[in-house]
Amino acid sequence: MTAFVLSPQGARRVDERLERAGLLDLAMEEAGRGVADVLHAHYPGGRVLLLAGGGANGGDAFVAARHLQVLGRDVDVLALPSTHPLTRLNRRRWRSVGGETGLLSPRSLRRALAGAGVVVDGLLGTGFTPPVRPALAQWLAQVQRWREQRADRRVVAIDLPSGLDAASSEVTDEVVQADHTVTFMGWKPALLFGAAAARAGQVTLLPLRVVPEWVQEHAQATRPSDPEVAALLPVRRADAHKGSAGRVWIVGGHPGTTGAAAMAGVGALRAGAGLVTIHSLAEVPLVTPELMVRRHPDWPATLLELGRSPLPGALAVGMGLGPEAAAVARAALSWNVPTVLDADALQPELAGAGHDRCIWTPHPGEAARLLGVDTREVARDPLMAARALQSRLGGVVVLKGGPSVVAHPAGLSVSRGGHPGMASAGMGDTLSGVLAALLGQGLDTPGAAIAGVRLHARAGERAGARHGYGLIASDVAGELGGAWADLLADREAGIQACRSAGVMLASGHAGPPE
Ligand SMILES: NC(=O)C1=CN([C@@H]2O[C@H](COP(=O)(O)OP(=O)(O)OC[C@H]3O[C@@H](n4cnc5c(N)ncnc54)[C@H](O)[C@@H]3O)[C@@H](O)[C@H]2O)[C@@H](O)CC1
Repeated sequence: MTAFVLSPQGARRVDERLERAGLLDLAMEEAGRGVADVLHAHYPGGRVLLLAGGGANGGDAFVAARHLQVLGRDVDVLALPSTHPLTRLNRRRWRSVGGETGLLSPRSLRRALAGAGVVVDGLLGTGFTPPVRPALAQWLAQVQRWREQRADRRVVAIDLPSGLDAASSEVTDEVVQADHTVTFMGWKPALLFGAAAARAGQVTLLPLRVVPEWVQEHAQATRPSDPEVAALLPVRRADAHKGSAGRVWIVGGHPGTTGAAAMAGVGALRAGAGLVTIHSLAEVPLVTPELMVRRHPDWPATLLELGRSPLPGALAVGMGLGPEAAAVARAALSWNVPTVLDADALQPELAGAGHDRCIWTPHPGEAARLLGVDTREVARDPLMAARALQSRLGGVVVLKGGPSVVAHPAGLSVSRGGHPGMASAGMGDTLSGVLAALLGQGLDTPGAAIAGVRLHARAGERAGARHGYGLIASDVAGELGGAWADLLADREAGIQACRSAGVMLASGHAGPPE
């Protein structure tokens, strides 16, 4: 199923609606019980110490304590005073089943930690506003030291590790390092990006059965599952031929950087394009004989002329294109065919020159240049950066990263998967080829971006399993066919899931070009 990304503001809105409907108690019960079940399944041994803060995050901890006791676990609870009605109610319920609650203090914490095997961090959730107050910072540091002292000690965070700003990828020293985070309703942005995501450890998302449509309504982004992505991919008829599988041009390559164009070409071929031609300024290495190469020593003049010949189904522009990139990209955009813009073609002066069928593919550094901001600002909130870029550039934006964000006119989508070995040269060039290939096979712009990013990441996972951190872009290209087959195996399940949930990922596949 599609998972959703919920900003802290979105979570608050759902919270308010649940409260108005009298359903918050039910949601907290489900959340706390889910924490207990996940904890018990993953960490079956050791005494459990639950730390309950004053807000609803602490209320979840009291519910979890009750259910852990039912599961036969030895449980201690230390809590801060609370004025939150449901947290107080669940504290009373805990007491009514014989549970005791100590007041959280440096001394009580030291004593309880000495006997604990697992700590449940229910101190701060989405209601936290940075910075952490000094008293709390001191307790969080105590928990950190306890965890670091022995390898078998575990921290399970409720909703998100305490001290983490749910909206940001950045961390401060106070943020608890969790082994596992059980989050509710939707992914908080901090659980997806950068150093913040690394503090969460393994993440289990509990969607909660209480009114999922409110979560969808207030979501900041979607996170489609593999079957749903697979539903976007085209399926060929038995009589398919190279003309019906899409004709792609790769416009890139300058003396010294022709490899970039070659990798994009291979990416396009391996993502199913029927015919791929590289138009380059310099001689492109013959990486595979299936690629056609046309050299334009006097471009951009001959390239402009190219616009008068039969145009391809899609093109990718910019990979290793060099100083002429903006002029060439402008000419290519005037042809008005589905176009991927990458690398040297990602020039601020092209804002406003694009059209609806463009996919712009910046990495955070390029995104920062396009937006006129610091790279750190982009990295802190990739969702906001992708949204801002899409408003500025139009079409669809793929903000590359682990994970990548796709911003399209109807919303934001965050990709799944990938492999850390993909942090290597040429990976983006390969992706550009993949995206152009999918556009050439008739996918609409958002559909090509969402499916292409996942296909590329899946190929990266396959290549990573073989080559680890030593994987190179060509390995990923080599796994694209296998990745496609993996995704297609789930296609029917995805179509059914989209229909029954009424979820539109993107309008998807318009059918192969005739
Ligand atoms: N959104 C929903 O509908 C649901 C939310 N649930 C839980 O509710 C949580 C949010 O609850 P709340 O909004 O009550 O907020 P939290 O419980 O996350 O935090 C509020 C508490 O943190 C303290 N606090 C805030 N900033 C601080 C700082 N800088 N230093 C020290 N203390 C600080 C406040 O004084 C207050 O006691 C979620 O994270 C989740 O765990 C669950 O019960 C399931 C349903």
